[in-house]
Amino acid sequence: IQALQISENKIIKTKMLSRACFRQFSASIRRMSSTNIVETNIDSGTGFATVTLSQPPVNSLDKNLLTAITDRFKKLSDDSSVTGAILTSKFDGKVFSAGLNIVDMFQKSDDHLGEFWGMVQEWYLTIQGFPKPLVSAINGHAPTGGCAMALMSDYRVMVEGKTIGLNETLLGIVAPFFFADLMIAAVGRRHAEFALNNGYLYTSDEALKIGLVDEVVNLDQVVPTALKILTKMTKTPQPAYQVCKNFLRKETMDTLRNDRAGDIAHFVGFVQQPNVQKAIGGYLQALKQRKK
Ligand SMILES: CCCC/C=C/CC(=O)SCCNC(=O)CCNC(=O)[C@H](O)C(C)(C)COP(=O)(O)OP(=O)(O)OC[C@H]1O[C@@H](n2cnc3c(N)ncnc32)[C@H](O)[C@@H]1OP(=O)(O)O
Repeated sequence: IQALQISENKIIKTKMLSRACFRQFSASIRRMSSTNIVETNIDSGTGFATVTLSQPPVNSLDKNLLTAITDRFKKLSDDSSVTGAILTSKFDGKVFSAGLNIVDMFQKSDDHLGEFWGMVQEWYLTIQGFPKPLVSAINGHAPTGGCAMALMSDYRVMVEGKTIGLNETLLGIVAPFFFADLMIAAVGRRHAEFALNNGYLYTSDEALKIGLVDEVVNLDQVVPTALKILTKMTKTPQPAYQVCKNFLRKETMDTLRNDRAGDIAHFVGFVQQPNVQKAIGGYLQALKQRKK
């Protein structure tokens, strides 16, 4: 009887232990209720959130993805258990983000364009205003809006052999002032003028040389390197980090905040010009043809 009692106690203890272990394990990585186009995992040990853009095929920023990213970053800002974040893409080795969805700018009504641009503004204001350290793990190409999104983070780790840049002029469109200011802040006015006027798309190594990205590494090192730097960055005490980041970024954000309607009107007026529509249509066609 005694032996039976001992083994029964052992079984109960083992069950309790394994339940505790399971609780501990599942608590260390928390999956936020994510949309499937923006997956988010939070490590409860470090408080680091990994936000993975997962909209096939190339994370082009349409209304759905813009809204999902914006909502996610607003939640992460408000979540006091989150200390910092990494932004990356599910399509590693291929594309970080193909930038704004071109289809949303082609043959659309003024209302559609206005709503789309309002979402672009909100996405920019939210990520650029994210109060905690944010590191981009750029694991694929990052043209146009993809580059802008990476520039909104506080540190950029990029995979070797891909491209990045604000190359809008090559499409016959012009990056908004708040994208241009992101580039100026990272690489200085001279490089930014050259990059934007000529729609220059930098290789990873070229981007490193001008300071557009901070590190270039092998694909399998992109996220670990980003995590390493995030660990260092989160050592800066809060609210010092957020106060400093905010005052350095405030001017351009305020310019936009103070005239969002004017900025939307400017975008709609520009994009609806027949020659701009023709250029966007031609570019879309060329993108499709590339495959053939
Ligand atoms: C005042 C006006 C301000 C406007 C500001 C605009 C800022 C922007 O962000 S404009 C966005 C411009 N984006 C680009 O120029 C990027 C275009 N895409 C690419 O260069 C490539 O797709 C890539 C290098 C990112 C990836 O190449 P990959 O070979 O892997 O994929 P693809 O076969 O080219 O593309 C797959 C699929 O996706 C479609 N697509 C690609 N990019 C976009 C996009 N930005 N918007 C909408 N759709 C896009 C592409 O056409 C293919 O579609 P199909 O499979 O249907 O052929």
